[in-house]
Amino acid sequence: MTENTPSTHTPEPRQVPDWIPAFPVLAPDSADLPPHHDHCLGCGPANPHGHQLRARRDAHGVHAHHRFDSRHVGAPAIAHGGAVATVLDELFGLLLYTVGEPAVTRHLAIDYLAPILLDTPYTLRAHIHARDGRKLHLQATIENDHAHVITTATALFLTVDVNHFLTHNTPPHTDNTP
Ligand SMILES: CCCCCCCC(=O)SCCNC(=O)CCNC(=O)[C@H](O)C(C)(C)COP(=O)(O)OP(=O)(O)OC[C@H]1O[C@@H](n2cnc3c(N)ncnc32)[C@H](O)[C@@H]1OP(=O)(O)O
Repeated sequence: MTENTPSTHTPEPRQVPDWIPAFPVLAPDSADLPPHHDHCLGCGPANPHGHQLRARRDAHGVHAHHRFDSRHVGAPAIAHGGAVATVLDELFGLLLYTVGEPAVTRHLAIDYLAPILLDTPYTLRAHIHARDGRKLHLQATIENDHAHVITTATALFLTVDVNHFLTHNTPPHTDNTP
């Protein structure tokens, strides 16, 4: 078939990926939150390149304890700002378990107040600042072990229905070979 020959192939109807039904579950208080799916860059336990973030629901929103490691190095001994952004975006994504509706990042803003060091424990917290229809205004912090806030983040997430994932995505890529 040449490039200009119309395809006679009828695409299979899009199936709802297995991971979608798990997502809108409203997590109970104090619950450890499940990963979005096994290979999610932020929280998937089966992604060797990922952050494997684990978060728990609390009275204000969610929190997590996390260490960046040598995979996330930017300047020597310091976590790359993009890696920090990934983890904060993920924490917001896990905060959605307190909303019970899927949503996606439309805007993410981060203030890096001090370097985040590798192999050092940090506490991350996120909460919903306000909701206006589909617009979720979210806030997060990263604290060091002296409870000093060294990073702050705000995000706008917009709720979407399942068609967002069917329209824009095939099921999650699970081949982690470099
Ligand atoms: C399953 C979850 C996994 C979570 C993983 C972690 C989170 C992620 O990384 S998600 C992946 C990254 N994000 C994406 O891929 C999203 C890409 N963007 C999109 O698909 C679309 O822009 C989408 C769906 C977010 C919104 O599209 P659409 O519905 O057309 O929005 P749009 O009409 O432009 O805006 C909606 C409203 O938000 C407002 N708005 C948009 N941007 C902004 C902004 N930066 N500030 C303030 N308001 C804004 C608009 O003015 C509009 O307001 P109103 O309804 O009052 O008129």
